Amino acid sequence: MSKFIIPHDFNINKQLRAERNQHSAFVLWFTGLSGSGKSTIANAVEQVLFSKNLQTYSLDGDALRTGLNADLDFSTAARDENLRRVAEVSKLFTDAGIITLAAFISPLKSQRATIKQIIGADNFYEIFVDTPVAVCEARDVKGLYAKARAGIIKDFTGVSAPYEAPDSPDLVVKTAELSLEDSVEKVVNFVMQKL
Ligand SMILES: Nc1ncnc2c1ncn2[C@@H]1O[C@H](COP(=O)(O)OS(=O)(=O)O)[C@@H](OP(=O)(O)O)[C@H]1O
Ligand SMILES: Nc1ncnc2c1ncn2[C@@H]1O[C@H](COP(=O)(O)OP(=O)(O)O)[C@@H](O)[C@H]1O
Repeated sequence: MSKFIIPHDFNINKQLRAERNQHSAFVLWFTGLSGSGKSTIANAVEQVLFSKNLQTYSLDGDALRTGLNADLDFSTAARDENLRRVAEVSKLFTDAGIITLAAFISPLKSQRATIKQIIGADNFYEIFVDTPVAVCEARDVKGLYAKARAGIIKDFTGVSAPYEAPDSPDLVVKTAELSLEDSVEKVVNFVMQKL
């Protein structure tokens, strides 16, 4: 970053937005394998929060990769950049007073440490959607595991690229053991304690 960039101090800040919204804002960061349930849970949790008149927005891997991050593939360097950008966007959303639900595989511990550092530890909750690869593969929602096994997709997380489970996530959701309703309830209960 150039040392000649000096940010302007804006008077309408996160605190004022929180007072107007009557709730704080933070990022719920869902990490887990493809097909683990990140998007499904985030979507359902957002619906519940929205119905409670909370300010929310969802950011999702597939959606951002067709727009802002359309130039990035699935190499480690490109995933690093994908996640760095999403973390910066998430930070802007929380500054805007919005509870932000981010659903990204975010496979490496180093990536998630960077995300937490960008967003700020006080505004970041890591939710591990802990679903075994065998279960994700049996679901194969988008047919991607079959393509990865066939070698059609390279560097596929859980098959031919690594996934490092979080050491101390703020919340764990085991979707192979919990129904969708119970998974959503677990996250919503967590969020309601943080408002
Ligand atoms: N090689 C490879 N590995 C993993 N995933 C792949 C790959 N190629 C395409 N896809 C599709 O891209 C979605 C994951 O994008 P993310 O931005 O969440 O990935 S990452 O956090 O940068 O690792 C992921 O979406 P989800 O299934 O919702 O996780 C896949 O649909
Ligand atoms: N407890 C659960 N929580 C979330 N999804 C579940 C659960 N049980 C089964 N599923 C199914 O698993 C799939 C998860 O897909 P998706 O949400 O697209 O995963 P991801 O966003 O992690 O790639 C969906 O078909 C969903 O219906």
